[in-house]
Order: sequence, then structure tokens, then C-alpha cells
Amino acid sequence: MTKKAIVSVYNKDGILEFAKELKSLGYEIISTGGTMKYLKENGIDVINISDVTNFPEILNGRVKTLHPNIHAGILAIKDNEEHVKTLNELNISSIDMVVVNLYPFKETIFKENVAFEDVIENIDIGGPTMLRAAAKNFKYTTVIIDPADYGLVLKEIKENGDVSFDTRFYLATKVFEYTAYYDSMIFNYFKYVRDDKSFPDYLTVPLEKVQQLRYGENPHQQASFYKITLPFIEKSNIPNAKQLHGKELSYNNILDSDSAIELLKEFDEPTCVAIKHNNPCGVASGDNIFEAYKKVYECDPVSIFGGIVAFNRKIDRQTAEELKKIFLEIVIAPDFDEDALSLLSTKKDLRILKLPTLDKENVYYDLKSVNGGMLVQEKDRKLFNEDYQIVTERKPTEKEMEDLIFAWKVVKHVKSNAIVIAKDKMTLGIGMGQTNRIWAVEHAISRSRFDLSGAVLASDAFFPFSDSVEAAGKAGVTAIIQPGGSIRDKESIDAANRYNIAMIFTGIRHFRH
Ligand SMILES: NC(=O)c1ncn([C@@H]2O[C@H](COP(=O)(O)O)[C@@H](O)[C@H]2O)c1NC=O
Repeated sequence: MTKKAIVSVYNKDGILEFAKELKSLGYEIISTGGTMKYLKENGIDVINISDVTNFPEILNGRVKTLHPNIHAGILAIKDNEEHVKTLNELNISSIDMVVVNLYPFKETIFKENVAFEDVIENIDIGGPTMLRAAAKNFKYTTVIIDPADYGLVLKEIKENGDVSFDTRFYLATKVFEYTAYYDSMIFNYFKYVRDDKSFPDYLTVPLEKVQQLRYGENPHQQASFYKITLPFIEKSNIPNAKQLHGKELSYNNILDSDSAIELLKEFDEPTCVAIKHNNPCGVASGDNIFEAYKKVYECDPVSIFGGIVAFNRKIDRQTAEELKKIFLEIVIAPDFDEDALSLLSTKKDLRILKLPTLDKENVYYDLKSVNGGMLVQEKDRKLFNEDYQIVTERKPTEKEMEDLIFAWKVVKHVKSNAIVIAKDKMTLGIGMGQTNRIWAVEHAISRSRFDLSGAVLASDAFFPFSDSVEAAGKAGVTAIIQPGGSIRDKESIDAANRYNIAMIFTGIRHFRH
């Protein structure tokens, strides 16, 4: 019996050549309106889908292939006598191949100012229905969703007379991969339009591969990088950064760049951030980014080696000249002066990334994987409560207050237990990832290269004992910012008063695990 293929494609790339070859291999082609017209105009004889359904395409194309004559033809188990008998009785032809790709939902939602009606019309219904039916019945039906697979299918038919089981299984898997992704975009888009910020019972996230990575966190681990393809989430992130120069990004580069960008977003004034192993090793604000970078370098000239450095202003030649002096993995900025870029580009291996924006609106859920699951939370985008309290006898001076806010912004991005000591909008000591708070304080003090007199200290969570305040006081710290909330707060406040330290309770903590 003549084999039959349904061809109904939005993306017509390669379809002419494919259809021509299919015909020459003895297939009959059944097509929908636009596809039929295109194939016929190009000299390929096809059967109108309406001649199979005995029904016109109606409702502006909303219903064209949704018919039992089509779906029974696709879904019948070809070696099941009952199924074959039913097809014969109802005069339904068996379908051997389904070639379908879908309305461009993603491209539509990414259009600027797109009308919701347009979005709705670009939800393909008939296409996924045929694809899913054919993919379910892959033992008997070949299904092609991706034009890249036309060649593979033709090759197998030419060489073996049919498509192999393995290939049909592979093609069916691709269908479910894509239709799940497609539906996930629709679900997230609807939720967004409804302004629904709840945590759904079933969470699907539309993720598209950006890059097959050379390896994961370590060279023996394979890895890939995916981006969320939703138009309403902020663009100031690593998947949207444009690489202007250098080797391809590694897994760890992507993680560190993400941390750098997220920290940078806390600041409006010219600021530079240096990240090493996912923690800041220097952060500073200044009148310009050259000054900010010089301060960052001074914070910790050892750790910055091989680090990631990010700026919230365009990079000029003077700053590029400084950056060029040391080995850095990545430089990130919203833009680069031409001469600065050519100077940095003389460093063969330096990766240079340009950020499209630094906006911080509409973040997607914060997702973190655990073995066998995913933790989902809101992103930590709050800095402190409006009603923060000054709990000591002495209030912070205006200068201390500026430095306290600076240190608080930084400590939010340091792995817990986290302590940041800062002065003149520059980190002087950072204690990160310690298993108790006093060690984080001691680390921040002992690793500092500076005299800490007049410096301020930020702690990401409350002090359980007064020992941290004592250590800070002895080191010369004059003001502290911390959440408060310990049952021993009074002991910390008393210690602060003894050292004439001004202390603020923010009422909000910033653990980062
Ligand atoms: N409504 C239907 O029965 C239906 N059947 C197939 N489609 C889609 O229509 C498109 C092709 O249409 P045309 O051949 O008219 O250009 C394909 O993307 C296909 O997935 C349909 N359209 C939307 O649901």
C-alpha cells in the first residue's frame, strides 16, 4: 500500500527538498492550507487535508487536522487486527509519517508590545495533537518535528526502505521534549498575565540550551548551560550577556559571573566587584570605575588573581590599562570604549562580557537543585526593613551610615556565615563560608591588609554571643550592622556600648547558602 505522510509546517525550511524526495520514494503527501499552497506552487503534488477529513478547515485555521480520520490514521496499531478492521470499516487511511512544526509561540511572546490575542492565536493545538499522537504510536509512525532530522529520515528510507525503530523512538522523544517545553512557556506566560506569583503544584520551567559546556564544575563532569526563555523576566543576567572576546565560558565562569552581576545590581554609583569561587574578594564604589577598581585591587591583590571583575559603568581606556596588568578570567561591564576593548582584547584568554542592562525587575523564581528535587523561593531582593533600629547609645555618623549600607549590600552576597568589614565604600576584610560567626569575624579581621580603625562591620545574621562585637571593637571597628533577633542581643548591645560602637538592627537577615 502507498505510504502516507502528513506535512503541516509553520517553519518551511527544507520542506520543499524533503517533500520532493519523499514523493520520489513513493509517499503520498497530505497537507494543510498554507503548507499545501507552498508545496503546490513549487510543483509538488499533495492531497488537501480537507479531502481526507471530508471537512473544510474552519475557524480561521483553529480546526483543520483535528479529525478522527487523521488521528485514527496516526494512532492505529498497525498489527492489531481490531484496529486494522476498524480503519477498513470506516474507510480511514493509515498514516505512516507526521511532519509538523509549531506556531511560533516563543517568537510571539518575545515581540515588543504583543497583544494577548496574538499570543493566544499562536498557541498551536492541531500541531501538538498530531505530534503527540504520532510520538505515542512511534512503533508504527515516524514523526518529525525538527527540520534538522529530514536528512536522517530520508537516508534511512533510501538505505533500508524504512525508518528504524531506534530512530523513530529518538524522533518521538524529541517531540515530547519540545511539546513539554512549548507548554511550559504557555503555562508561565498565562501565570504572568494573571499576575499569579504563587508557587504552583507542578512547576515547569522553559529552558533552552545555550551552550554545551566543555565540562562541569570539574573536568570529569559533563555539563550544559540553559536559559529561561520567558520575555517578562529581567535581562540583566549571564544568559543574556554578550561575549565580545575570549575563550568560551566554563561552568564555574558562569556561576561566578552570575554572583558578580547580582552583587553589582545593589549599587547605583560607579562600582566594581571582584569574585573568586562564588564569593566577593573585593568590592568598592568610587567617583568613577577606575577609582573603584583600584580600591578593589587593594582589598585583596592575592585573591583577585584569576578572578571575575564586573563594573556597572562603561570601561574606559585608563581602567582597561589597569585591568590588563593582572591575570583575570572575565571582565563584565555594560559597555566598553572602543580603545578599552581593543586593549583588553590583546589578552587572548580574557573573556569579555557585555551586559544588555542592569535592570532588576521581574526576576523569575530563585531555583536551587538538591538531589532529587528543586528548592524554589523568591529571590532575595529586599535590602532591609524600613523600620531598622539603632540599638546603641551612640548613633552612626553620616559617614558610618554610608559605609554600613555599603557593607550590608556586600554581605548579602557573601556565603554564610558572612562578615564584611568596610570603610570609605571599600571592603577591607571579608569573612565567608565559616561554620560559626566568630570565625567569620576573625577571618575578616585577620585577612585584612588594613588598619581597621574607623571601619564598619556587617553581619549577614545575628550574633549569638557578644564575642563578635568584642573582637570587632578590639580591631577598631566603630559601627556594626546586623539583623538582631538573638536571645542574647542585650549582651552584644552592651559590648557595643562598652566600645562606643554604633549598632543597627536591620530586622532582616541575608543568609546565603
Ligand atoms: N488547528 C489545526 O487543526 C491545526 N493543525 C495543524 N496546525 C498547525 O498549522 C501549521 C501549518 O499550517 P498551514 O499549513 O496552514 O501553514 C503547523 O504549524 C501546524 O502545527 C493547526 N493549527 C493550530 O492549531
